[in-house]
Amino acid sequence: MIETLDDLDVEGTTVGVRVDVNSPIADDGGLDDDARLRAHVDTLAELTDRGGRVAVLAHQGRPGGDEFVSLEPHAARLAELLDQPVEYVDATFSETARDAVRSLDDGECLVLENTRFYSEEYMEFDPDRAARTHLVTGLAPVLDAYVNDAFAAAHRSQPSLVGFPQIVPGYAGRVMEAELDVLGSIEETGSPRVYVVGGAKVSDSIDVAWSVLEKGLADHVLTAGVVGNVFLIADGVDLGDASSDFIYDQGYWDEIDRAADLLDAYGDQIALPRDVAVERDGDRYELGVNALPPRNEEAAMDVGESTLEYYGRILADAETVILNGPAGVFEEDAFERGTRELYETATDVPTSIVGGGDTASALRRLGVDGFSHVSTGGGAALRMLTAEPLPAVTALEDDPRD
Ligand SMILES: Nc1ncnc2c1ncn2[C@@H]1O[C@H](COP(=O)(O)OP(=O)(O)OP(=O)(O)O)[C@@H](O)[C@H]1O
Ligand SMILES: O=C(O)[C@H](O)COP(=O)(O)O
Repeated sequence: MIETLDDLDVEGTTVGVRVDVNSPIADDGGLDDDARLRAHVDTLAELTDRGGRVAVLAHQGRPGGDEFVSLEPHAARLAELLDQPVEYVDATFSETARDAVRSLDDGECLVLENTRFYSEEYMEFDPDRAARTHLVTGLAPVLDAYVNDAFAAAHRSQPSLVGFPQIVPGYAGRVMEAELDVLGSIEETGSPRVYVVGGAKVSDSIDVAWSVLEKGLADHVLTAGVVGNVFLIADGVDLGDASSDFIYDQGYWDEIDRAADLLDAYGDQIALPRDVAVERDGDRYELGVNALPPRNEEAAMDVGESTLEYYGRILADAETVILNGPAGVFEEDAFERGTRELYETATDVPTSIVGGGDTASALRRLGVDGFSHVSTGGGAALRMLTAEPLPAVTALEDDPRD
């Protein structure tokens, strides 16, 4: 049983709050999107309003990547969103960090430095071992409680996510609570239940499709995006050189065999695109699957109108739809239609759940809204949607003090 903020006596308590504010970073080093910060405002404001002393912990980017930057801009934006000063501390678990945390007054909030600036934080440990890392042993002595609100990172068993609850009383924050509430009860949503797998993370999508079909969670799986293209090739369709080369270059060639195996096992429940859109003479041009392959240089960039009608008919009978990944290259005007229309149709299904941070920001850009739930998580949401446990959630459940 996970304890929540309802179970925490907050006033005067020093709380380490793990959030996921991992955000796109603009060329000038600032934040390009603050959606993930906004998501955590309720949790942080509740803790400060109730007199907590709040030390925020978070990661940003991956070591070596362009977005592996300091949390200074995040602290500045949080100050605006919370409408109170939020100090940025250039340390995470050293004496400097401990001093800053000790000096907090009731209702004050600070942001510690990017947890992944420390090498152990980018490793996966079991909770017991994670509790013995420098980050956790360094910071835990100044914390009275640990709140995990970082649902979007809950599929990682990294120290700041699984180590603290071993030695400091652990609680779920409001984002974590809401996500677990919706995504943890997928089996209880109405059927027919339809999963839409699009986008470009082909192996992850095939894993999800296998899992939900095997467990009987999905009545139908609709494929789109690069995932749909891989399934078309697996079904014997000649998509032409451009799409085939793209799939090969992305390292997804082996996935074609896995897609074929999945079609052998569950072909009746898997829907494939009936047409694709390519670029011809500078415009969008749709080709039925029977008219393929396209010309040499033409790649399948979106699903076409007959696919949208076909998928629309399946969605019209659905009680629940779970979607991840765009239907096409939505970044280009000519190829945003599939994503816009498919996701718009999905908002009419009684329960509509979108998993995936990037997908969610694409939808915001396209102006599509009205879903029952838009998850803050990408990989974490996908893992939950297959009814698999998340290490950071398990760490909160298995409180060693019980
Ligand atoms: N037919 C296609 N050909 C090439 N790229 C495609 C096609 N369809 C979609 N894409 C690309 O897929 C990318 C997004 O795929 P991805 O699987 O990463 O989705 P996502 O929304 O980022 O997922 P998540 O939020 O789970 O990280 C987009 O940049 C889009 O241009
Ligand atoms: O953006 C995400 O999916 C989470 O913040 C986790 O980030 P990671 O994939 O780098 O662990």
